[in-house]
Amino acid sequence: MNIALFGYGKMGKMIEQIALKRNHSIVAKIDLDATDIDFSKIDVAIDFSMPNAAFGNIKNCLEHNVPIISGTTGWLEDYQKAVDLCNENQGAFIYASNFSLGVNLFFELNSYLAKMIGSQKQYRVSMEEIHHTQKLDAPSGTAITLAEGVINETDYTKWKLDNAGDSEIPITAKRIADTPGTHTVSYESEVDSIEIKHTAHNREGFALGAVIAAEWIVGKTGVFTMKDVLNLS
Ligand SMILES: NC(=O)C1=CN([C@@H]2O[C@H](COP(=O)(O)OP(=O)(O)OC[C@H]3O[C@@H](n4cnc5c(N)ncnc54)[C@H](OP(=O)(O)O)[C@@H]3O)[C@@H](O)[C@H]2O)C=CC1
Ligand SMILES: O=C(O)C1=N[C@H](C(=O)O)C[C@H](O)C1
Repeated sequence: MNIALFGYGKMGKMIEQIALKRNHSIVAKIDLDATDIDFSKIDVAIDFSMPNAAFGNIKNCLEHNVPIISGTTGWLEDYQKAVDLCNENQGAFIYASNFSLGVNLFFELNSYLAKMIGSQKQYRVSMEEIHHTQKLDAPSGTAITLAEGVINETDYTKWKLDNAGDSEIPITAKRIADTPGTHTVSYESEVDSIEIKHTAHNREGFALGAVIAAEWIVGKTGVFTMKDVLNLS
């Protein structure tokens, strides 16, 4: 497969290594708002760029009939526009806040736990995410997906960074050098605590998931999620 990388930073470089090992070719590495891209050579694009660049990259690919996988976080105010563009152009698009298999299993576990605890009002939920110091957005996209998972199963209505009201899920974002991504969901009652935690040891899981999603989407039409790719529930 001929892959174009939108964003050639920490993730773009890791995706390149994994894609080459899986016998794909990298036909473009795009780090800025490029205007001279030859879309005719690209089978699929993978965007791990920046919050202010992701939507433009997705739009550009969809308008040139190139399927696009985006892992960039912090741009979701434009997500619905991307969905509409994909449908108008009969294109193919996946956004995931986290492409690793482990985190996608963790999302399922989080929803299951929230569903069980939903009726047990003695527990208060909170979340913590820890990432490296270069991260631009907070809370992480993964923490937002986890919070949405809890909101879907309980009476919580919103998430909030730090201090939250009664119906809000408090998320603490910490930045510590060289931390690829750690997420903890905690439930506290007067008598006990329940915690689930996912720790990424490096970026390989994210990158492999993105390449698997790219392999999966070629030839398909529509807006998909990692649940579709991994055949989860
Ligand atoms: N969904 C997931 O599984 C994961 C998501 N992420 C997310 O992916 C994104 C990238 O992460 P990471 O690789 O660590 O970040 P980096 O900062 O290392 O890389 C981002 C790259 O994007 C480039 N860039 C800037 N503007 C544009 C543009 N208009 N078009 C294309 N590229 C551009 C930057 O170039 P320059 O430096 O020259 O500005 C840089 O090389 C983040 O939003 C992060 O949260 C990260 C890991 C996993
Ligand atoms: O910026 C990162 O590094 C990561 N970003 C994603 C997020 O915001 O959830 C995924 C992963 O945790 C690494």
